[in-house]
Amino acid sequence: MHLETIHLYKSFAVRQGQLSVLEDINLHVEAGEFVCVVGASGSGKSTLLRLVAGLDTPTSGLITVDGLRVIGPGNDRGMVFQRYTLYPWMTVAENVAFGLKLQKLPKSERQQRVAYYLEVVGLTNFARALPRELSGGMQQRVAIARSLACQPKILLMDEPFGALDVQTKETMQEFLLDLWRRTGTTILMITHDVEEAIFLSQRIYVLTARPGSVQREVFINLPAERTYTIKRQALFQDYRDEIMDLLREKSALDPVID
Ligand SMILES: Nc1ncnc2c1ncn2[C@@H]1O[C@H](COP(=O)(O)OP(=O)(O)OP(=O)(O)O)[C@@H](O)[C@H]1O
Repeated sequence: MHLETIHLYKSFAVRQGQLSVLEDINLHVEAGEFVCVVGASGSGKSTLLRLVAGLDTPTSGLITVDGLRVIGPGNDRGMVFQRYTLYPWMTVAENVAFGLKLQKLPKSERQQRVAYYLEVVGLTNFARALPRELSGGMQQRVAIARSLACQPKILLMDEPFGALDVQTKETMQEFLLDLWRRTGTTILMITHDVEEAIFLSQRIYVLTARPGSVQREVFINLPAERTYTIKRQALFQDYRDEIMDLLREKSALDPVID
């Protein structure tokens, strides 16, 4: 698996003309990596992920997965959004099976995969529950299982824990890190939460304020086995200060005018 964006630009037509949102984004994600993109609000993070997902098209530039140009959504890329996107009238198991049905997988294989991925996210006992019977964190675990069940080459996550309370968020971060280690899934995640990015990833792309461009690539040299206590370590704090300073510096220089 090799994902790459090459000289990626995106602008939107607005009343006043063209709004440039992303400028010359060059990034890559390799098999098994956990990479985060952080940036201030409005720096174009969601736009970037939507382009990679194929939900929108770049103004110019190129996105490739294993050398093939992205021209739309595909099973090679799974997406997890901030808001719960489960179908409320379907059980947990039916939600996880949804994409597999679309792929026309035989029933026996569907059942096997649903059972396996519910186990992976620790929700086997909730297979028959409806989404409204689950907490926010559990619903996000179902959404993750639903994406993983399609066995994408890469999981794209758009602020997946942004709507959760602080405690649930911490639990989910530990859960996701553990899942990543156990399954070897490749993950590209966007977040505005700098600590979350450092805690989870191996590499971070820091965007400038709008129009977003890559300001710096930060390699996170923390042990792969991380628990929450790592946040108290000096190295963690150094990364946090470095990235926070970058974000502050740029937003002071380039105020976002709406
Ligand atoms: N379809 C669209 N038409 C016009 N402008 C858009 C469109 N989509 C996004 N934008 C603008 O692009 C800019 C970047 O939006 P985007 O949602 O990608 O930022 P973000 O970094 O994800 O922000 P946040 O962290 O607040 O979610 C914003 O100014 C937004 O108003």
